[in-house]
Amino acid sequence: MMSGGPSDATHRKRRRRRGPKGSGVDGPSIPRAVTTNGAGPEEEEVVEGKAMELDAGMSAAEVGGVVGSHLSETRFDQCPVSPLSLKAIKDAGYEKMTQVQEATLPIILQGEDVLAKAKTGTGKTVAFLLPAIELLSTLPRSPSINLLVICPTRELANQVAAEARKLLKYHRSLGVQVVIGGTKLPQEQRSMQSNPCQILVATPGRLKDHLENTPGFPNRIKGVKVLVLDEADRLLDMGFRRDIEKIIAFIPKERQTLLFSATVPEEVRQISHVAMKRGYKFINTVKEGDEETHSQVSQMYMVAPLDLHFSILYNVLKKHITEDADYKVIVFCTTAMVTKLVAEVLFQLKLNIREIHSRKSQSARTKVSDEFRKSKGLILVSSDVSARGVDYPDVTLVIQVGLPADREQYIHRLGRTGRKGKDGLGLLLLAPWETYFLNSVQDLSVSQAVVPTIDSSIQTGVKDALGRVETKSKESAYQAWLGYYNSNKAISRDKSRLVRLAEEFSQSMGLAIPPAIPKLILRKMGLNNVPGLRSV
Ligand SMILES: Nc1ncnc2c1ncn2[C@@H]1O[C@H](COP(=O)(O)OP(=O)(O)OP(=O)(O)O)[C@@H](O)[C@H]1O
Repeated sequence: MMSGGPSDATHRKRRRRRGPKGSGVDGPSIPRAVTTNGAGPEEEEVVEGKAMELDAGMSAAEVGGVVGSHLSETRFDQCPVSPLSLKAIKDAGYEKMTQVQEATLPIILQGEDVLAKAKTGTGKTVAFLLPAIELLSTLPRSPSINLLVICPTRELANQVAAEARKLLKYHRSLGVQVVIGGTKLPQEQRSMQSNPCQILVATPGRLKDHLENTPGFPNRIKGVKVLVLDEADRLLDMGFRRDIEKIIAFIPKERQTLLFSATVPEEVRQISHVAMKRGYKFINTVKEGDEETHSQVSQMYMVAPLDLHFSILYNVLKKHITEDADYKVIVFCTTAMVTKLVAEVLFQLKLNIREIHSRKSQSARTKVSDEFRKSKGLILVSSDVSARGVDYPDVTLVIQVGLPADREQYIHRLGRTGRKGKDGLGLLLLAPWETYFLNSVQDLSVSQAVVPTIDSSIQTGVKDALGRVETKSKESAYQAWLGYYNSNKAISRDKSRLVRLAEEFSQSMGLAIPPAIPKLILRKMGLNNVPGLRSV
């Protein structure tokens, strides 16, 4: 077991394990479950035992275990958990606790604020729900909300609520409700009034709506005893931070706060006081020197000019489908409209695809998400709405096309495969000018794969498919692509280069000239009067 005082975690030299970059795994095939870091399991440090909880605040508690195993040796029935919860846990098929559950349960039950970091797919949801439910079950019945869970996406909120319902199976006096954007506010208001639940799972925007527009809601939320920020780093980054601060202002200070994520960058530790008491515990179940990604997931990257990306994507998918009849793939794209375009191209290529992103109606998103959860033999083309938290079992391959927003997003997207200790594959497809991103993941075992030879039938197939996709979709994708890369500091610094790259993207869709963009949008992007861009 490793231990250390406050400075230990930061000062101890990290044992970086680099992949054999440029090893050039041959052909388009992505080898399955290969340990790409060159370190055999015998080189891993096997750390026995339970979590060691250290100092408050900036300290780290680290636990380890058998490599690749997300489960601990502790059974739920060995813990101080109520018989009602135990019965539900048994029905759910859980017997042993995962590492993060074992590490955090006693500390949360003691009433501490906890910031917890644990790899993707290792049961963080149960880790915060179970002790919170234990606490709630001791409270007198009231119409107050006692547990508030905030999630960055609607899919994740629905999933957290589903897990809560499993655990509440025998707690007849406790209920859960979800409030998310994209659904009818009055409907949510009515159901809250007719059946006030003690547990509320919400996305930030909709929660703010209720605080401002639902009579009695601010009072109900004053009953919050436990606040959970799921995917804490995402919720505390600049995109959500102001909403979260506003929401927290409505919640009593005397509460317990739990922040969970697979990634906790240093900045998040520094600003976690936004939500947590001084003296909170930081529980890190990713042991020192270990990677934040799973060793049983093979990570590859491929570098090729943009005009080959559709063909490479098609080629890799076809090969994967041939090799694995139970294939289940997620293709992540940079923006909603680029996602739509890629989905349309792959659909034209007769692949079995579904599409999910923020421009789809919530009912369509829920339908696709439910279908993908249950299915095999399916490819989900997705924007970052599926990047975090969503638990689709048995995903065989995750492909990321173009730059991920940052290192954290790369890790979370990859984490849709290799869940619960299973094998998985990841491929990052970059253009040559995007390879600077690899610096930010150099401590992860990401190996270079050789670009496959694209035969003429693939090329022709892709060209024909692109020809059948509506021009409107291409125009929207071009505009979205430009917006996405323009918001990337490293790329937007040189505007004429940005315009050139956008033109390459436009050509890769088979367009002879880049589409014109409404003046207002160009102005919003700060790109008006940039030579090479056409406006309408
Ligand atoms: N003790 C357990 N034993 C077996 N399965 C479990 C256990 N706890 C949770 N699970 C299951 O493990 C899966 C992954 O859990 P969960 O989605 O909470 O992971 P996560 O760590 O939050 O992942 P992410 O970082 O991607 O959000 C779920 O299907 C969940 O039902």
